[in-house]
Amino acid sequence: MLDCDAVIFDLEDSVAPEKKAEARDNLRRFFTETPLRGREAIIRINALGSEFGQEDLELVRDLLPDAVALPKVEDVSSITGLEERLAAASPRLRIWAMMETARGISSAVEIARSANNAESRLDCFVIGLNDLRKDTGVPARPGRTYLVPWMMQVMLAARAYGLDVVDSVFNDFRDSPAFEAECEQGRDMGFDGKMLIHPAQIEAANQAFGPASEAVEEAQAIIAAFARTEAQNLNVITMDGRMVERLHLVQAEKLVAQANLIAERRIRA
Ligand SMILES: CC(C)(COP(=O)(O)OP(=O)(O)OC[C@H]1O[C@@H](n2cnc3c(N)ncnc32)[C@H](O)[C@@H]1OP(=O)(O)O)[C@@H](O)C(=O)NCCC(=O)NCCSC(=O)C[C@H](O)C(=O)O
Ligand SMILES: [Mg+2]
Repeated sequence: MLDCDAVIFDLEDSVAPEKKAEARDNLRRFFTETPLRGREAIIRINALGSEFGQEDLELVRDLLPDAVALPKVEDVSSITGLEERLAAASPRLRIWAMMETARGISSAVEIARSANNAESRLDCFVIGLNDLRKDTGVPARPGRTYLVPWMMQVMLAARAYGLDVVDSVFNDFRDSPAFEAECEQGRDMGFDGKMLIHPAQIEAANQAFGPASEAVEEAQAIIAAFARTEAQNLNVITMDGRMVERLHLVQAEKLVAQANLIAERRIRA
């Protein structure tokens, strides 16, 4: 099985209109026959207002993936509208919002804030640069110079309200050096991961976004240092000549938890 953390099953833009019904049938069969072994399953549906939205939603209600990805989210009402239609579904079913239009990105803070509501299913933002470039006319260029400010706007909104945030796909899947550079950039911008379109992209993405073994070792050392009796009532300690605060302990615990999750998934292959 592919070494990825999640699998997004697309019913939207990668499926031609005349193939939508067949795609739903394939998905129904896949969900009954194929265990994903620790990978999250996400179904990307068509817009609820489109001619395909209702049937996609029925499929989601039947298959109960980990999350439903809603494309081209532009305002809070599209999230709350989806939540209303999922009211009877298990609360474990989450929503991933694709942020990929000028209006959506302009409203990122408001949309993210809706996750504050205890009933909210919103969990994650995913950037969609293909649609954003189409919507704004900003061309694809190495470095994504003029797109970065909008991406950071989405990043900050996500972090302000505790959402995960995933970087956009990279289309030129044979250009490994450019893909690696974009993964590094996405990681340095604070993204949690990257949406991929081809198996050839998995390893480089894991390399960039997965916890490096040295970082995990350092995190474990921080956890061990704060666990010592003499550190129990300290907010700041010294480690190898460096100041380490309790906020670093929180980061270290998160990193180790992430590494454990990936290791468990790999054991299940
Ligand atoms: C990008 C592709 C069109 C390339 O197709 P192709 O050249 O035919 O791929 P390969 O023949 O090299 O495939 C090699 C093997 O890998 C498997 N494969 C290919 N893609 C995937 C995939 N996404 N997930 C799992 N496995 C995949 C093939 O079956 C081959 O396997 P095998 O036969 O065993 O060798 C094509 O890869 C593709 O269609 N990718 C998915 C595109 C997609 O997901 N689009 C939707 C997301 S894009 C998006 O969200 C944009 C966003 O909305 C935005 O606005 O930016
Ligand atoms: Mg898109």
